[in-house]
Amino acid sequence: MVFYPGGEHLTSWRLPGGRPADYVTFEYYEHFARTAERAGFAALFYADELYVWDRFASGVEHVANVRPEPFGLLGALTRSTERIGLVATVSTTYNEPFHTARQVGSLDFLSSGRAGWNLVTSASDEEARNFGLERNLDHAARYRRGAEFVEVVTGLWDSWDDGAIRPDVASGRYADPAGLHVLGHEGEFFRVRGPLNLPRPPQGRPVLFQAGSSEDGRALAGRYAEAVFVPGSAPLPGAQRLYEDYKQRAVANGRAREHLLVLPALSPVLGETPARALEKLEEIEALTPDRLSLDWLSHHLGVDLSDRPLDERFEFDFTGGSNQVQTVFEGVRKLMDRERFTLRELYRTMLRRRFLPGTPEQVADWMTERFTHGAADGFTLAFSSLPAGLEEFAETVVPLLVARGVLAAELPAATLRENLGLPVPPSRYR
Ligand SMILES: Cc1cc2nc3c(=O)[nH]c(=O)nc-3n(C[C@H](O)[C@H](O)[C@H](O)COP(=O)(O)O)c2cc1C
Repeated sequence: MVFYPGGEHLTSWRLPGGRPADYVTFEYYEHFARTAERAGFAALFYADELYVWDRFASGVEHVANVRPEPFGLLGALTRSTERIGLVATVSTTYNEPFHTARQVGSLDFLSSGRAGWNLVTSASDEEARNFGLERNLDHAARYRRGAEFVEVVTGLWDSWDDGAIRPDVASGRYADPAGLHVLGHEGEFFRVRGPLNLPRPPQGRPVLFQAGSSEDGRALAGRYAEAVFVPGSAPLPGAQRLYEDYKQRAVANGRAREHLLVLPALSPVLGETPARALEKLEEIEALTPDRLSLDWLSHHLGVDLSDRPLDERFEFDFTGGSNQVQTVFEGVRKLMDRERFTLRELYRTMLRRRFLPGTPEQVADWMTERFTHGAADGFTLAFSSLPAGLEEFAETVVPLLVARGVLAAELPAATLRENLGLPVPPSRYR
């Protein structure tokens, strides 16, 4: 389950039952984590970015921009939960791998093997400006840095052989020097000697999640990721092709196809009838000012569109490409290749297509079909409203999935790796 504090829609925080004043209180998150664990979710993935969305005034005025940083929060949640995986978002562009190896490795110890990290490359210039740069690294460089980052982090986790640290009070021998490995990494972006001041984590390596469907993003996933978040809105044949593409990339990198899990994003909007579900989605949309939706599209296309007419046919020159989230940029391009849109129709379509309105049965059918027809190994649930969307899903859709035998009634008390069916990777020095 993915969560932005207020929910998946730009203005989900305005929905009835929302608690926008509580986004920095621990109890708010503890309630989600416990509800998700009871419902049998394998992991709670905490989304994060390193900036306030203030390129446009509407972003500051209308978007819930505040949240705690992941490691303090997930560390505290290790005490409130027992089985659910805890996945922290880490920007490989604006972190150092030594810090990340310690943070994620420590979370793995504190949670007894439930840690994961979501590798993001950070897509906004606003983030660059918080770290001494005027502009973000270009897309390809971000992904090269991401790949090198993974090599360094996993290398640092292998610093100590299992069993090398075995304190013997009588002899005064704390560790066996033969079991220590100094990484000595020198690459394009990092020089890291190592070793890490932490033993090898309980899972060997905490589970690596990743999102990003650009060519560079898929290449990185095929090489390193163990679970990948992919857009979920494509019709079944497209979703199957995407699924197979990731599996083939894993195989091309000498990995087993089952060791890269493909988890399409799903944002259900549930109603007792299909009409009621659609009405609920429209209620959410009605809470989003047009200006904010327009600024959202401007952000993703990298051009301020505020002086363009909203209700005339919209034309856009895509040849300049994007240094932002390419998945969204390409999504707009493909949509406009197929159909004509006004600007208003375009942002409405883009913002709507990530949501699946339906009855609990329809949503369970959709999930079951994808799961059993080679399009998903699981799902990344991003709820349109919180906490209500999660509670409603747990009460209505989860029992249907359990009854159909596609979801276990309870999460076994095990590591995140075991719950996801992933093997423990051997140390690179073995
Ligand atoms: C389900 C999902 C969750 C994501 N969560 C985050 C996040 O928490 N922080 C972030 O900076 N980017 C997040 N992203 C964005 C991706 O990490 C990535 O930067 C983006 O998809 C752009 O990659 P691309 O240019 O390869 O398409 C998320 C993407 C998806 C699909």
